[in-house]
Amino acid sequence: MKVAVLQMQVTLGAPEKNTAALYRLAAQAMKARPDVLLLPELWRLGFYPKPVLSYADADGQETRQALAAIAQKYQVNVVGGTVANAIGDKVFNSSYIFDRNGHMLATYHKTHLFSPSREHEDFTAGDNLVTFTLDGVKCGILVCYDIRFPEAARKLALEDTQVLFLPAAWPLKRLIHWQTLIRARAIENQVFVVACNEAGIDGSEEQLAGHSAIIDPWGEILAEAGENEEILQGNLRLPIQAQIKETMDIFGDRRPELYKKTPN
Ligand SMILES: NC(=O)CCC(=O)C(=O)O
Repeated sequence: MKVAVLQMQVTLGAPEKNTAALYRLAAQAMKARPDVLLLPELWRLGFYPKPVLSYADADGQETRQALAAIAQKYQVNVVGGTVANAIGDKVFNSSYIFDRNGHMLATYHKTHLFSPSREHEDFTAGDNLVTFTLDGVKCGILVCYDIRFPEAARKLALEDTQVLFLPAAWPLKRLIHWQTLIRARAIENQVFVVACNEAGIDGSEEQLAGHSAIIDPWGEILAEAGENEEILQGNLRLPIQAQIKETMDIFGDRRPELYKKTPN
């Protein structure tokens, strides 16, 4: 599975400009004929203009149209980052996933909202983790802050996912956390992690970290971006996952009975 990670420099509150940038980057990325395009978190708006409800895409309609058009035009699977998605008076931080024919396969609403930035006051959290299948490969998705919750990644791994996609808008000041957590989640769950961050300064005065990365289930970094806008390409050699699981049977050696709440 060849993946292309679109590490975009996003402009805060400028959906037309950001959508034009997406089309430009997708066209450029497709020259390497990837099987999957991955976009960052809130690529249409940045993280995020307020009041977010007035900027949000109603039912994600415009976003879904753009993503479906790209999937169809290039016959490529699209893991569409996330969008501020207005459903009634609620806003979800939602990811849409499309297959090569432009059919929507799944929707994921970010489940852990970033309380240090008060994201939970402006967005509504999703209540479900989601898996989907791209070209016969079972995949999972988490969004940015979700990666700090190992239980979420573990649940997806226990459902036999091979690839964990992670759109993000992660700041440079916590780069060390980003690099450590995405690598740890790959190693402990023996999955490929494909992580797409934003780059540059999006207008909210926050310097994004970039450093999108593609990591294999042994923790090897197959590709890592710098701090600026960039397209990162990588080839996931999926059969190595089974070899690694055979070498070190983490899932066979688990002791789930120990991980429950201890009775008083
Ligand atoms: N967009 C986010 O969820 C930010 C997460 C973050 O910065 C972190 O340190 O976690």
